[in-house]
Amino acid sequence: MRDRMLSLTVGELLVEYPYAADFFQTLPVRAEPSDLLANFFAAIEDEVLATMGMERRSLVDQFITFMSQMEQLKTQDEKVNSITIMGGIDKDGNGENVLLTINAGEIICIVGPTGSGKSRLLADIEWVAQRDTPTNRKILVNGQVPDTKRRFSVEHKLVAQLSQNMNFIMDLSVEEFVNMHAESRMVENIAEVTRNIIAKANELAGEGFLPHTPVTALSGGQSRALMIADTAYLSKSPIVLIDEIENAGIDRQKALRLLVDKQKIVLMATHDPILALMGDKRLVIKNGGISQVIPTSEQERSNLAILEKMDRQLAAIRNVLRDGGRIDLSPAELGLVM
Ligand SMILES: Nc1ncnc2c1ncn2[C@@H]1O[C@H](COP(=O)(O)OP(=O)(O)OP(=O)(O)O)[C@@H](O)[C@H]1O
Repeated sequence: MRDRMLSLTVGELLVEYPYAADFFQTLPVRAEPSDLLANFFAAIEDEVLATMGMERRSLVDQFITFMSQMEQLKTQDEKVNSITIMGGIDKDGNGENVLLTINAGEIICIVGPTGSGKSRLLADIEWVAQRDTPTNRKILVNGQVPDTKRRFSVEHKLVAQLSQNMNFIMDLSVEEFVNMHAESRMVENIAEVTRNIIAKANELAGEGFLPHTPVTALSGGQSRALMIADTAYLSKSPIVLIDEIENAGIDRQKALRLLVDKQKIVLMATHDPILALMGDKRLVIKNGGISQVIPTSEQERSNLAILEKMDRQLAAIRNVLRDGGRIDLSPAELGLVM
């Protein structure tokens, strides 16, 4: 951003970013529209800088910070209320006949056999496909094609991907890691946000961890929980794509609720029946195309409660076996639902 800004003229800058005028108004020197920004800053006399109590370098830094904060505010204003998937073609070229709008705060699950195209659909959304991927799908944001700046901006990503695992390469404590992340997101109340994220991650993770636990010492479930809490609180991306939350001992229902509470659009590809039924709707993918859009029914939701009970029983048995125990009891004695 810095190099690009400094290579513009003041006139070009003001056309593209009209709010930059506010910055120039605070300076005791006049900027001419034809001045190249780099030259304008270089030409400010030392005495003028002295009266401002500032070094040249930090004046330029202040300018860049001002611009990036304004850009960030601007993008936040353009809230994403919905995305729309306009159908393309399946692997045989047959039309999908789908027009689906997903609103903020909704969870959509993506189900289908291995290799059917679930990850491809997530990738189309991440790319905000415009009939330029193998599926020929088109994705709209708030009912419109997003402008190129929004589509390809790295700083203001529309989409956060929760990938399968989080590989920590630095040996920081959990608190240092979250703090660093909060700082880079320019949040104001860093200490409070950090405390919240760690508390939430602890709620989601089966076994707790402390702020001073090194991130490299977290278990799979704990690091997953930390990543979800971090995405919920710190990611400005309004759309969260999840390629399977593995059953690594985290409270998946709470995790999804946390993301949805933050008014994010959540799309999750999964092979897990419990996760598949947690969504408001599920998309069934067959041969590369969306073949059905099924809203989760009341009956399915009440069946979900039973599936969750079964899941807890299975988890209990898993723990018994893990601890070297035996389960040679009758199903009734084990308290199993039959
Ligand atoms: N409509 C389509 N047209 C052409 N190729 C497609 C289409 N949909 C998916 N594919 C391709 O099919 C392959 C398998 O798709 P993908 O990896 O998305 O499957 P998946 O359902 O996520 O599988 P898994 O459950 O194993 O993760 C990929 O190479 C993908 O690009």
